[in-house]
Amino acid sequence: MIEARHLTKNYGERSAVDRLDFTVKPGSVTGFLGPNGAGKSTTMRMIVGLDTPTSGSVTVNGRRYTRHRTPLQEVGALLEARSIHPGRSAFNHLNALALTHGIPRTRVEEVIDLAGLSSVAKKRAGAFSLGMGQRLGIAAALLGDPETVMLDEPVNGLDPEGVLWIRNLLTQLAQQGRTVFVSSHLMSEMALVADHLIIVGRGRLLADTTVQDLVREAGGDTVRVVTPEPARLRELLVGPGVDVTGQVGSEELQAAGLTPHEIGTKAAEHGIPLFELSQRTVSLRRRSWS
Ligand SMILES: Nc1ncnc2c1ncn2[C@@H]1O[C@H](COP(=O)(O)OP(=O)(O)OP(=O)(O)O)[C@@H](O)[C@H]1O
Repeated sequence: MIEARHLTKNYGERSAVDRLDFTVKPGSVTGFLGPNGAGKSTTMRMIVGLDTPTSGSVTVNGRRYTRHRTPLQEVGALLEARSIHPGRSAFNHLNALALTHGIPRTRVEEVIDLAGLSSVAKKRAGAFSLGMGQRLGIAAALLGDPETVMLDEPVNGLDPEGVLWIRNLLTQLAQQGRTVFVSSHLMSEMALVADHLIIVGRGRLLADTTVQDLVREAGGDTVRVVTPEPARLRELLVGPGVDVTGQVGSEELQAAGLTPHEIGTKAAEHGIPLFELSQRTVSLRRRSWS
């Protein structure tokens, strides 16, 4: 569980994070979404104590990160994938981390396998592609078998296979009951992996919602109906919780609050012909700030 309360970070006059309040709960994937410069990385750095809030606070499992005795076992974070000694092999990098945190060597081997790095584990990390470096960063984040996993733009630089791997991994981690917090500037990516969304812009909280609710609010789940008798059908359909709109002179109606099945049945009961009856769901897939 991550809890931010009035979390604020100013750099001089500029507010990178502005009074953010949010809670990231265990058992689901929470997407942290916003355009470049919205304050996502700064927020994540404050979560793991790499930056100090100007005001407000953020805790992980009820305590500030730096107050945890075994922070690596509490929160696994991928912030800057390239922060690896280039001359060290992937195995040695992970093993050094493990040795300094009381983590057994068997766990190093486990995460190398889990991150798909077995064939390159002995190679210098400096020669890794961006995608391999990203996998190594994720292996390091998972090393302590942490309850909370936080990844900053993890799909950056990954090939399609890697992207798919990340999606499955995030879902699995959430299914295991962990808190999964993952940032992206791509709505399309978040729509595929996140259950919950925290959306920020210019350091401020814009929305704290589920993907489902966001789609609904964006006008999703309406039904398009085409009939030669739109006025009569509209009168039959409208009621509490049902909204039917259409333009004068047009045979087309947009109905919200009813299923195509309910509309079709009502039309049939009153002998109203239908030329088209289709569910329209708004997709978030095309939205991005990139
Ligand atoms: N150390 C710093 N000194 C001054 N300004 C900073 C510093 N770090 C971040 N900023 C500024 O704070 C704002 C938020 O940056 P941040 O990196 O947190 O955003 P972001 O949402 O993670 O975007 P990106 O995906 O581009 O990293 C930006 O305007 C950035 O220029």
